[in-house]
Amino acid sequence: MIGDEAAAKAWLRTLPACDDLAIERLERLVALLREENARQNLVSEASLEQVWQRHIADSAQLLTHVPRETSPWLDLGTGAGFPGLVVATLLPETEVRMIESRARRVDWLERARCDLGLDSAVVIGERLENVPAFTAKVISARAFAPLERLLALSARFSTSDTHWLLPKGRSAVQELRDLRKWRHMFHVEQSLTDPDAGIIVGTLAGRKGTST
Ligand SMILES: C[S@@+](CC[C@H](N)C(=O)[O-])C[C@H]1O[C@@H](n2cnc3c(N)ncnc32)[C@H](O)[C@@H]1O
Repeated sequence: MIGDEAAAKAWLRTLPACDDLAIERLERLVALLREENARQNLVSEASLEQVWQRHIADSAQLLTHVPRETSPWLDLGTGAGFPGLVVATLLPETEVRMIESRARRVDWLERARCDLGLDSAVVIGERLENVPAFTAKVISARAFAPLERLLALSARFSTSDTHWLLPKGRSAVQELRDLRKWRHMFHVEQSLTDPDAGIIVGTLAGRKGTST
């Protein structure tokens, strides 16, 4: 279990994708987030005390559940940048498409993306409901919506080859238990950053794509 800031940084170094440039960019992301959080409420002040554990490693752990091919990676409701900006930093060749509807957060995400030089990443400033469908290789969403609604809103971006990674905190097991459709396609993985949290992982096997 990643229990503190030092452990989070040490663990990040064990990821194949985490080279010196990635660490430099993550340090910069943390600095930018601290500055921006003074202007708008992106994350709680308390969580900033443990930003490497609570946000950076918490996002980066999703990479331990992805297939080899990750592009395009769709992150729903990226908000403060998690996990989208962390994924884009660690996988700079992957086209990470971050969907966010609130204008000030869209502006923050775009400024951070440019500052960090994440040229393959894209910020889509729209409500998810208004984004034309495309087929994503990976779909992630942290603290975006209850599972049933999340799947209803975003299944059109998925085929049977799409990997879903849904950090759900303490409600993971219960949300999956309550899911009526597709329940057997998913399972819960233990979070590495919180002993009480889970990540819902799976694919919608048998589902055909809607468009490219
Ligand atoms: C609770 S925040 C989580 C942000 C980030 N994923 C994180 O874990 O720090 C949820 C975000 O989803 C965005 N959001 C909610 N509904 C949305 C929708 N229908 N389309 C796009 N973004 C939406 C909100 O504006 C907000 O920034």
